[in-house]
Parts: sequence; structure tokens; C-alpha cells
Amino acid sequence: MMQNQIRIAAVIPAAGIGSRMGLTEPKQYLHIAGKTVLEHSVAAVAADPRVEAIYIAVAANDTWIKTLNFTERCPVRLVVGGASRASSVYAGVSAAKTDGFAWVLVHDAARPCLQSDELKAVIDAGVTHEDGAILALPIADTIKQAQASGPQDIAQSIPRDRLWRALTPQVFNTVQLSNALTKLGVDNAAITDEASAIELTGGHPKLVVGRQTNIKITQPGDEQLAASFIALMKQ
Ligand SMILES: Nc1ccn([C@@H]2O[C@H](COP(=O)(O)OP(=O)(O)OP(=O)(O)O)[C@@H](O)[C@H]2O)c(=O)n1
Ligand SMILES: C[C@](O)(CO)[C@H](O)COP(=O)(O)O
Repeated sequence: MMQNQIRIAAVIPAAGIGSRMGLTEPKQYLHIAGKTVLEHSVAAVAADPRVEAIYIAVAANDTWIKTLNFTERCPVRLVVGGASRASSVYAGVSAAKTDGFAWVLVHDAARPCLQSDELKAVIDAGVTHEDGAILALPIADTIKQAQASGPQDIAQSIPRDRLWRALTPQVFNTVQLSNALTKLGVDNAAITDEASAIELTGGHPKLVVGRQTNIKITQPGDEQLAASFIALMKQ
């Protein structure tokens, strides 16, 4: 498969409300390092020429998206997201499938610090491995499981050998991912990332080492950390 024949649609789930941030606006519309978190994430996935279209899943009642102006080299389309991340992803994947893209790359709007070397690596692996590929990081800390009765009382330590934490982007064959999400249902709580859907339908996506800086803005203060990482990337 010639690399110039690889046409990828990026799907950006951006229909969440960012409740854990405790803000009045969704975290993807926070301004850091001169533009919104979403604009950083869109620009990050557009950095690879194999990405030929970007589908952003936004909430049906989103009033912020129309204030943004995307100037990427490839078309940016909006689709209506849903009540779950998986449903938002499914809306973008379905649009990409309709438009004839054989490959999809899913990247959280809340991960604005993606770097181009990570993007290239996960695309290279995702389009050559039969079950796709995801960016991930091996767990470097000791893992504790809390007691059911006490959320901050240790029940046990979990062996961390062979444990990784998933990041995004995640890259898959469009039909394979679409079929998995259709079969499992987008309200299936077990589907917290796209790889989960592939795994639950028998696949084994490739793990590609990402960067520690590829954080997901989730809790208060993460936006400052992301802004610092973006400033460092520009140096
Ligand atoms: N129904 C949803 C829920 C989440 N997302 C997107 O999925 C990404 C990762 O989800 P998360 O960090 O959980 O975002 P939120 O759901 O907005 O955060 P919270 O759980 O704190 O409300 C985010 O870019 C978010 O916008 C989405 O498109 N549709
Ligand atoms: C997709 C993801 O970012 C991989 O770690 C993560 O599963 C998203 O979880 P969230 O609770 O929807 O943020």
C-alpha cells in the first residue's frame, strides 16, 4: 500500500460538557496559548498530510463552535455528537465512511498537546496492523485499587507489568470500527475508547508509545499544564 494512497479521516469527539472541570463552558472551548483547546487539537491532527478531512462531533446545542474559524489545509466538517463519547465518535465515523474514507483516526478534542511525531507513528502503525493502533504509555507508577467501601482506602495493589494507559489518536479501518460500534452499541459502558470496541469484537490493536505531554484536559489545572506543554513545543 503506497503511503500516498492512504486517505485518513480524523474524527474529533468534541460534544462533551467537561463536567469534571467545573466550568461554565465546555473545556474544549477554553483558550490556551492563543486559541481554543479544540483548535489546537484540530491543528495537531492536520499536521500529517495523510489526514484529508476532519469531522468534529459537537453537541446539538453547541453555541461555541460557530465562533471558531478553522484554517486547516483539509476540509473540516461538523457532525452532531451524542450523549456518550462513543456515540459522538460513531457520528464522525459514519460520516467518514459515507465519504469513502478507508481509515479513521479518532482524537479527543481535550488532548491539544499531540505532537507530530506521535501522530506519524500511530498512523504508520494503524494502517499496517490488521486491528489498528493506539497511542499509549506503559504504566510507570504502582497501581492501587481502592476499597469499594472507602474510595480512598487501599484494597490492593494491581501488578503493573504489561499495563498501559491509552491515549489518542487511535487509528482503525473505518468499516472495522463502524461494525464494532454498531454491534456493541454506542451506549455500551465498556466502550471508553475505540480500541475497546475492537477488542470486544476479537481484535488486538497495536500499542504505540506516545508522549507524557499528550495529556487529556480533565481536572481543574490541567489546562495550565497543557498551556505549558504547548509553549514548550513552540520553542
Ligand atoms: N458525549 C460525549 C462525551 C465526550 N465527548 C468528547 O470525548 C472527549 C473525551 O471525553 P472526556 O474527557 O470525558 O470529556 P467530557 O465528557 O466533556 O468530560 P466530563 O466527563 O468531565 O464531563 C472530549 O473531547 C469530549 O468532548 C464527546 O464528544 N461526546
Ligand atoms: C479515549 C481516552 O482518552 C483514552 O484514554 C479515554 O478513555 C477517554 O475517557 P473519558 O472519560 O471519555 O475522558
